[in-house]
Order: sequence, then C-alpha cells, then structure tokens
Amino acid sequence: MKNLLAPSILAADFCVLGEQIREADEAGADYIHIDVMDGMFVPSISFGMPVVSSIRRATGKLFDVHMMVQDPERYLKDFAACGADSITVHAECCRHLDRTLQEIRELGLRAGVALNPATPLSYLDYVLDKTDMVLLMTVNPGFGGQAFIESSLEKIRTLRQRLDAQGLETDIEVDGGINRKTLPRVLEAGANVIVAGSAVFGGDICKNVKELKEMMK
Ligand SMILES: O=C(CO)[C@H](O)[C@H](O)COP(=O)(O)O
Ligand SMILES: [Fe+2]
Repeated sequence: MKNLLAPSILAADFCVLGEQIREADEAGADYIHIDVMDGMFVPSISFGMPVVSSIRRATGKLFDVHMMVQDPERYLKDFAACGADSITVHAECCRHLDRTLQEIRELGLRAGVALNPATPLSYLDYVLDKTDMVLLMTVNPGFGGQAFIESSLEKIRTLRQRLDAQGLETDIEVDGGINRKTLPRVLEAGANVIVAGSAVFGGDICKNVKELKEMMK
C-alpha cells in the first residue's frame, strides 16, 4: 500500500496559514489534514467552513477533513461544498454511522471512520464495506502536541491483520503524537496514512516534510 503524509494544519501558524500549506505541499505532503472541532465532542473549538474554503485556494492536494463534531451528518454537504475530498467522522459521534458513511460517498467523497483510543475495533464490524479509511486516534482527540498512546500499536496491527484477512486494502490513518520516533513503529504495525502536526509545522516545514517522507519510503 502507498504510504502518505498528511500534515495537520492545527499546528500551523494561522496568521500565515496559506503560505505554510503551500510550503508543505511543495515539499511533498500528500494530503492536508484539517481538524474540525466543535467544543462539544472535544473541549476545543478550531475552525470551520470559511477557513476550509479559503485554504482551498492554497493547494490542490487532497483535503482530509477530520470531523471531531457531534452529529457530523449536519455538516457533510457544507464541507463538500467548501472543498473537502475526504470526510472522516468519529464512530462515537454518529447515531447512524452506516447512513452517514453512505451520505459521504453519495457526495462523491472518500468516507472515513475515526475511533478514539479507548473505542474497540468492533465498531467497524458492519461498516467496512462503506469505509475508505479508518483513522485510529493515537492520542485522545482535542489538542495537538500530545504524547503517543502505546496501546495504539497493537490496535493498528490487529486492524491491519483483519483487513488483510478480508482482502481489503482500506487505508489505516494514525493521528496524534507521530514524530521521528513513533513513525517507524506505526508503519511497521500497518498504518499507511500518517498525520503529523507538530512534527511538520513545529520548525522548518520543508525539511520536516522531506525527512518524514524519506522515512516512509
Ligand atoms: O486530530 C488531532 C487532534 O485531535 C490532530 O490531527 C493531532 O493532534 C495532530 O497533532 P500532533 O501531530 O501534534 O499530535
Ligand atoms: Fe486530526
């Protein structure tokens, strides 16, 4: 499977957001990871549709929208209209996960399901055929810059084994605490879409993207 790097703009300098996204794009980022937080499912509030529309002008790279939002089905059409290419919803937030995933695909987007660190993989049992990507949170969602949760490794490994056993090439995305130390470990466990916030935007963006991409070859 192809390994892909998805810099999380939550860690960017919002004063120069477009420029930093362009820098990450030109250095070789594959996706742009966009964390939408509602202050309900997670304590923090980040940004919404107007910001996504604006930054759409900065890059043609795939917009990977991670919705940390209660009842996210309320906003699917809006984010599709703003330029999202992929929408990932938390299983913990959806009363009708199967329907929500279908709606995302009907909008012509890639559909993702996110699981918190404490949420079991069994939440995926009956929706894998409607899921393009599983996002395994490797920190508790809500903030950037947190430490990687070790038990995630076994969860990634188990999920990859289950997908392989079913002949599925579903992407496994990991999000939270990914850096030069944890990256080789999550890749080895079977993750292939790598979100990195502080490890990309904390410091020299171009150098960080290039080094992380090199480690993913
Ligand atoms: O979804 C998220 C937080 O809920 C972010 O994508 C994640 O925290 C990335 O930040 P870092 O790489 O600094 O941990
Ligand atoms: Fe995220």
